[in-house]
Amino acid sequence: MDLVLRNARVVTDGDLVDIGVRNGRIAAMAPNLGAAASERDAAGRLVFPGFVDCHIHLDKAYILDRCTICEGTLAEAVRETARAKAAFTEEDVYARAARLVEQAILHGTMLLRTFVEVDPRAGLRSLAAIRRIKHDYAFAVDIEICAFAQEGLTQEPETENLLSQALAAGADLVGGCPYTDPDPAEHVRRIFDLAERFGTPVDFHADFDLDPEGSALPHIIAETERRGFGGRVSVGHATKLSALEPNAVEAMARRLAATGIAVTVLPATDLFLTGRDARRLVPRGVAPAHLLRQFGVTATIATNNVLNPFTPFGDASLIRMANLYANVAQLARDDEMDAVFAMVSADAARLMGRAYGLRIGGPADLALLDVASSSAAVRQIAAPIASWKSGRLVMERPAGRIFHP
Ligand SMILES: O=c1cc[nH]c(=O)[nH]1
Repeated sequence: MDLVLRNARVVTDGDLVDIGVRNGRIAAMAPNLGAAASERDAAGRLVFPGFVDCHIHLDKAYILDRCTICEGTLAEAVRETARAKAAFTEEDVYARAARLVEQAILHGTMLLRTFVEVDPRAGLRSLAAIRRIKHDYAFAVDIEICAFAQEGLTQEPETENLLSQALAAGADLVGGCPYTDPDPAEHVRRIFDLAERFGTPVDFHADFDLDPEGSALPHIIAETERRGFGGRVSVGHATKLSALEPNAVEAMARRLAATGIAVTVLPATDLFLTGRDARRLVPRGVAPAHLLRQFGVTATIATNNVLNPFTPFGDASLIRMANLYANVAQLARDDEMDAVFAMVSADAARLMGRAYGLRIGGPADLALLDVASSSAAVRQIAAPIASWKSGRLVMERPAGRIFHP
């Protein structure tokens, strides 16, 4: 064996096993494996295949110092970012994205989907930078690129042309944003047209407000059904779901599950940008992912934005996002924490159509958390302490130390 990770806990309350790695793949999972070239004692800690961030904007991270936040609204965030974006260069995007990808790696993320804005202000510059990032960081993280129409489409025909160039140049999927388009239904149709033409999945930013009326989801559901796209469609934010009566949430959850549409909640952004008109009893504006999951929806939690007008916080830590969600959703039981852990790992991989799990013959993508269970990880924001991609150590975080007198 090239590597043996000893005394790993791969299932909460399960027996400890040694994980043997050969040629980048898991070769054995059993107690008391023989000696290997490299060894590490997990000492009963949780080992899993790494976090999955299925919704993160690398291209516009770390631009707080270029923007002014007065309102803290979605409209202001789109406006301020559009202004800053016009001055983005490829090198600037590369440097900021690299900084954020390195944060994600340090937090145990091994697979991510990033939205890259493609429009007359950004041209294809951000895309070029993120394609280089995807290549340069493949040693540690698989990156999927979603060419994204943040500022609408029907009112700006050049965006459609740029999206199709981005898809021809190797973007992995296409993303729409019906609420910034004067014709949301037509926006949805055109994004699906591009996805059909290039044979890619679609991912929409949808329903970013707390008015229960006017949802884009019925359009997205109808197009998904008409084109047989089930299992290849996801929507992010969907904050309107947090404003629906429980029976309406259940009805929508059943429709989304039956159609094969996944939902990603972005707690940091959804909390920051919604409910701005409330002077007291401020609503949370976070869609109830755990309830959607109970009705069979693939429901996930992700980072979204870091240090920009959409989210002036952040560090790409998915376990911190999971904890934030569990806290805001008022969850308490171990099974609820386990579900939340799945939303930043196995369920997010399912949203991306990727296989996930530790199995003999599978890739040796392994992350070691400083706890013995996924529920404890969510409760305590457990720090990832090391990770291996294809059996190669890519990250290690030393434990903090206290020096007693
Ligand atoms: O439209 C949106 C909403 C949240 N975050 C984004 O990046 N874009």
